[in-house]
Amino acid sequence: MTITFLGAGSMAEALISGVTQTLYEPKQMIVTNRSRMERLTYMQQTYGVRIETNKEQAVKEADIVILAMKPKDVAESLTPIAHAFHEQQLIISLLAGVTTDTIASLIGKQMPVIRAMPNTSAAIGQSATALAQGAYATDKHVHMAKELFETVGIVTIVDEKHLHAVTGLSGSGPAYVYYLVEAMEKAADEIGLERDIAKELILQTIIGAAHMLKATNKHPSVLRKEVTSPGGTTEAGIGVLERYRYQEAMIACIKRATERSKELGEALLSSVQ
Ligand SMILES: NC(=O)C1=CN([C@@H]2O[C@H](COP(=O)(O)OP(=O)(O)OC[C@H]3O[C@@H](n4cnc5c(N)ncnc54)[C@H](OP(=O)(O)O)[C@@H]3O)[C@@H](O)[C@H]2O)C=CC1
Ligand SMILES: O=C(O)[C@@H]1CCC=N1
Repeated sequence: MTITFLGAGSMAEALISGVTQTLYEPKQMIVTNRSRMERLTYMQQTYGVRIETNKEQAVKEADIVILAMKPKDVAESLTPIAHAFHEQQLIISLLAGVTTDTIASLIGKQMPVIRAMPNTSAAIGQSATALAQGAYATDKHVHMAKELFETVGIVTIVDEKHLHAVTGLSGSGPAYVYYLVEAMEKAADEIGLERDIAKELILQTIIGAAHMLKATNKHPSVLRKEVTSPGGTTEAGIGVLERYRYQEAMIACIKRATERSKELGEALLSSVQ
């Protein structure tokens, strides 16, 4: 089994880092990108993967081709090498917003395409990934993709129409948590805590809360109430979050990211028509 990555950015790296620690040998991976040779060298030195600057050759050798370029670059990437693909290969696309039909039509063949939306926590085997089956992909292809992504976290299968929502929620999701941590670190600074101590406390608070959600299966509002003593500190703090409409902001954030996923797909369609 040979897996070729077209694109060697942060998502490709997260996936390679996870997959090569589990299911596949680094030598089974071929990594190529647009032009940044130093990035390919880094990938080779860090993960032991094969690198290739001839994209046509990289595709010809593959059983699975993983599309890991930005949505705006996919047409420019696939069109010149479309002839190198054949229908026995499986394409797994990581691209936000881009449909499996668009990918098959860019290649001009009835290619089996699975659309995947992982997140960067794949790097440590903790991705939340959703998969959707394209028109020419069989259950066997879904199984292959599921097996691959299960090496880097949990996998759920959804209808392709839901992938925009998944992208806004869990594809982008880690960034929302990091943004919260950034704010907590700034606050810790302002209230006079030493940076290293604050960092450790914040990290364990996030880990502990995530584990509580999983282990107890209690609704988050119930867990929140358990922290909130009447007239206490949490109530005072949450009162400020409510005044800033924190939950509304979060809901609007996820809706906007979902909408952006749709826009990315539509922008590509109008540029290739
Ligand atoms: N980052 C994330 O958290 C997630 C990203 N995704 C999706 O993954 C994809 C990649 O995102 P990300 O890794 O963040 O992006 P990056 O910008 O980090 O990486 C993009 C990569 O694509 C390469 N590339 C550009 N043009 C071509 C081309 N014509 N042929 C081959 N490779 C090309 C770039 O090469 P070079 O450096 O040489 O220009 C670079 O290696 C996106 O489509 C995104 O929607 C999905 C889930 C989560
Ligand atoms: O920001 C993006 O467009 C990509 C898709 C999901 C996470 N990162």
